[in-house]
Amino acid sequence: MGDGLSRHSGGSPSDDEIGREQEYVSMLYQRLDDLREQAFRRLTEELRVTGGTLQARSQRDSAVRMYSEQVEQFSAVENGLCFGRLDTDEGERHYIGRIGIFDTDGDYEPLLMDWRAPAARAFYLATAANPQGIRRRRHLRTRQRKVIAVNDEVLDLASASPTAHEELTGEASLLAALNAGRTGRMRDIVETIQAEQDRIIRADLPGVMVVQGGPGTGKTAVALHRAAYLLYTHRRELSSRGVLLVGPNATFLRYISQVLPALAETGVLLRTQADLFPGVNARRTEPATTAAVKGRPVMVEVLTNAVRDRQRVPDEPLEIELPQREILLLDPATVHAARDRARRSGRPHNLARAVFDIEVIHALADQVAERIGADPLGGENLLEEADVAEIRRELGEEPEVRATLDELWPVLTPQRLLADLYASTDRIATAAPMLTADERAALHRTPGGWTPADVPLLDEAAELLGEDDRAATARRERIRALQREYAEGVLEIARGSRSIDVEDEVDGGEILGVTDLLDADRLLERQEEADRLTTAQRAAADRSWAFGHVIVDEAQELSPMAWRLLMRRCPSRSMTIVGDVAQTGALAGTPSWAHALEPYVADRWRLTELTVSYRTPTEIMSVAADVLAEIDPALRPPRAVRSSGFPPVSRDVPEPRLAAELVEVATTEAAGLTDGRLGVIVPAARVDYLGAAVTAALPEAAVGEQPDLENRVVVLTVAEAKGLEFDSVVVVDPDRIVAESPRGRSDLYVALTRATQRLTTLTPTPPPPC
Ligand SMILES: Nc1ncnc2c1ncn2[C@@H]1O[C@H](COP(=O)(O)OP(=O)(O)OP(=O)(O)O)[C@@H](O)[C@H]1O
Repeated sequence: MGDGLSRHSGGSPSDDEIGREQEYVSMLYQRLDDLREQAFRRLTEELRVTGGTLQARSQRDSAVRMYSEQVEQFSAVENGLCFGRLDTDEGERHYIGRIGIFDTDGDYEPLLMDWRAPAARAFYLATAANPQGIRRRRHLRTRQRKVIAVNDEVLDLASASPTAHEELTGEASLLAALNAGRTGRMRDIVETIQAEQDRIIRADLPGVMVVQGGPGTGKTAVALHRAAYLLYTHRRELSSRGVLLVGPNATFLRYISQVLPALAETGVLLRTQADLFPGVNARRTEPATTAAVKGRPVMVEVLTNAVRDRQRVPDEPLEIELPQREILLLDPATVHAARDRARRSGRPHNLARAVFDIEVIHALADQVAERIGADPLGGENLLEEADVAEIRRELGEEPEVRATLDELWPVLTPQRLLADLYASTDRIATAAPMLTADERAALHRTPGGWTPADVPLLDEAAELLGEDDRAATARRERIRALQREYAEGVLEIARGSRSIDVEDEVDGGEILGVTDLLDADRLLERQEEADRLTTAQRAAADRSWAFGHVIVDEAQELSPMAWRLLMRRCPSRSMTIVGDVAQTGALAGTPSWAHALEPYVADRWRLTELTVSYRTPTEIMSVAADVLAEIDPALRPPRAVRSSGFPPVSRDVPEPRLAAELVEVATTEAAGLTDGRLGVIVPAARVDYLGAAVTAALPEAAVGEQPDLENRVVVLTVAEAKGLEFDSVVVVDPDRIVAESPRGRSDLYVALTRATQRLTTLTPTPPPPC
């Protein structure tokens, strides 16, 4: 605080001034159209050409990828292309926008500077106390292609007039963004990034950085802009290794899904924990207590035991009948020795099977050799070493022998191992003697789908088992499916190009679109020949992919087992970890960052903090602060940046009237929204009942798994509301929310801090029995 920043609105710049800016902005849009058209043209030309050498095809494939990405990017930055201008002390002007545009006709001067370029940084950091050579910062507000307002800040200490929010940059534009109605989709903040956020966004790539901040401090926004910044600044490195962003649930990923494309970045892989094991779609649900058991580090030992349990030694000798009715005997001591040998090899289970096979087959071949090569005169065995080797080879191909080996040391997929473990109380008892009877009972279940907490266990199992041929085949199939999706995407972009008539120029009048000449299968074939995939495609299909950078949002929710998985995905330990330990809801979640990170990086991680809440107004923050103090009196809430002017309302309602009262409140709140959204947050146990009441009265309300946030009214649980926000929020039955989980107070804190404007709390009296 206290930079003494002067905020001249510059008076309000005249209409002439807006007119001059309009001219410039229109020129930029014209350039954008030219660039897009050029990329369309090149894309369609590349797609039409067939044949040629392998190298030519491969080059063409790269070109197709490049031009289709360009077309997408130029379309994505349409809104708010240019949003700022810096006037320097030397009298230069720099326009700042979503991408860089250069004067290719002239001397390649930048017409628009990418917000991530070093020279654009002053737009976010310059203050009157430290103007960084900037005389004036101008915010341009546009609607579609029209300039609708201009806000100036003159960075001049002499005329400084301290305000309540001296630390804010571009206050007018910031407050306009914060007070705008929500749409159910997160917007980017590129026009109004604040200084404390900018420092995190542009922090160095290497190392583990934790971003701790209370609700609404912009952690998610910062994480996404950091991804865009890192891809811009370290393009070469990160475009080959990829960036992974992990969020808490599918609804949240949809909520944030438009931010990176609007920043012209499409290469970041967005995933929930449930999607991090390729080929598994973990949508099954289970009690929070079961997920908590599965998240504990002791599960490594449980899985190790479960694998060892599948490496069997029979109690009695086994008979193996060969085709000529010859019977071989495999005694327990031989199997025991083979198992020891295989275990000592240090290889994962599936790869150690080869060692086991060799040992057993050697012993069986010795038996055969003993019989057929015995010297009737009692001398040495008559068979040569080559004969014995041939016997081993034949035995190795005998179905009966293979069946016995499969039984004693089966090749397993992670799914098989885990499904068999969960399905059998005996297997659980053997693998998990260190768990309590209740914990073991929690693991027991019938097969049929996977839960998010299973995903880190599948990944751990995959490490213990090693990859066999089946896993590699499954990966190839996943890659093919993704390639096909990509091929269709490219053709979709090309279809859009039909309005630009490049086709008839090439064909002398015959109007044939690219998509008439090439279908997704043929494009896919071409791609496969060249074996080219986007980084994100390859990474999505490959469990063992090592990302160049990993960003985790709502990271406080991750269990120790989930951290193990993520650390495997990021051996370079270049990570941005974003969260708030006061909001931890998962029982196996993170009580402290040191606790989560020390096993992997000791104390080599850095903590940064965000201290200002942009979402939650002062009125609501003071209600939430009371709950925060109950969680831990040492915790401080973030400072709210603005007041909404709406004091929160708290009502006691007789339990039998709760649903009716909720409907009334929701109807009134929804009617009061012009273009915003209403969130109704309810205890998990009452979501069906209360959700049905609200949807009966307000049919546009969304409720249920993955509700559509673009609906005007959404009814959801706290777990589903994580990371989201609404203009108005109704929190129903806060006591029950607290009672539903040992982390219930944190859940209530999350619920209370989802509103940008208005908060109503409905408390049933007497409370319903839990
Ligand atoms: N500099 C900014 N300019 C404009 N809006 C901002 C800025 N910083 C944050 N916001 C807005 O504030 C709201 C809260 O941001 P965000 O969701 O990133 O916070 P968070 O810290 O992740 O919250 P939570 O912990 O509750 O999930 C969003 O609407 C975001 O767009």
